[in-house]
Amino acid sequence: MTADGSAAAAPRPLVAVLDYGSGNVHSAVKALVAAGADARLTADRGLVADADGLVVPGVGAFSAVMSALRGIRGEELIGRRLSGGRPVLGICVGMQVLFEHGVERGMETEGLGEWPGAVTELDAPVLPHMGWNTVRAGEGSVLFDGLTDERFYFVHSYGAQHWPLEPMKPFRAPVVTWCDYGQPFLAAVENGPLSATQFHPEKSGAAGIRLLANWISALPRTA
Ligand SMILES: NC(=O)CC[C@H](N)C(=O)O
Repeated sequence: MTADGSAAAAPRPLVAVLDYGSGNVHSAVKALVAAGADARLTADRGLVADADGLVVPGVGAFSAVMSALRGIRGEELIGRRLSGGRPVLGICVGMQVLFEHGVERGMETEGLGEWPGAVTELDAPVLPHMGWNTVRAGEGSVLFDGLTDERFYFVHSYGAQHWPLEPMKPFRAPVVTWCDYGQPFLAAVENGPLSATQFHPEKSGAAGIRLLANWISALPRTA
C-alpha cells in the first residue's frame, strides 16, 4: 500500500542474463527491461538460481560458447534451474548449445543435451542468414501469442533442422516454431520451463519486445 492508500505496483519479475563473457548481452538486458523485467547481467550463482527467469544469450562459435559456459559451470546453473522447473530462455547460440551437439566448420562439440539432435550448417544459397524472417509458430505457443505474421531478426549460419523429440505422455508436447531459409530450421522451441529462439528478440523491434513480454508474463513468481 502506498502513502495515498493505493495498491503498490507489483515488483517486476527478476530476470538474470547469464554473464559468461558472451557478446550482445547489453541489448538483451535493455530489451528485457523494455519488456517489463527487472533484468540484471550476472554470474552470481545464487541470483541465477533464484531469479524468476534466466536468459542465456550467445554469439559466436558453438565451441567457444560451450567452453565459456563450462568456464562458469553454466551447465550446472541451467540444469539445476530446469530440474526445478524454473524458466530458462536461450537466444541464438544460447539456443543452439541446448542440443546434443553442434558441428561448425567440421568440428563437433558436445552441447548441453537438453534436446536431442544436432546443430549443423544451414542448407541455403547465401550464408549467414542475416535479416528479417517470418516464422511458422507452433500451436499453443506462449512466445508468439498475438504475434502472427510478424518478422524477427536472424544472424546465423547454423541451426537445428530436425526435431526428433517425440511427445512423452502425459507431458505436454513441446511447441516448435519453424522458419524457412533454404530449408526449414527451428526458429524457436517451448518445452516446459525451457524456451529458446534462434533469432534475436532483442534486435527484432516491437515484435521482439512483445515476445519477451509474453515470456516474462508467463514466469511463475517466487517473490
Ligand atoms: N549470431 C551468432 O553469433 C551466430 C553464430 C553461430 N555460430 C551461427 O552462425 O549460427
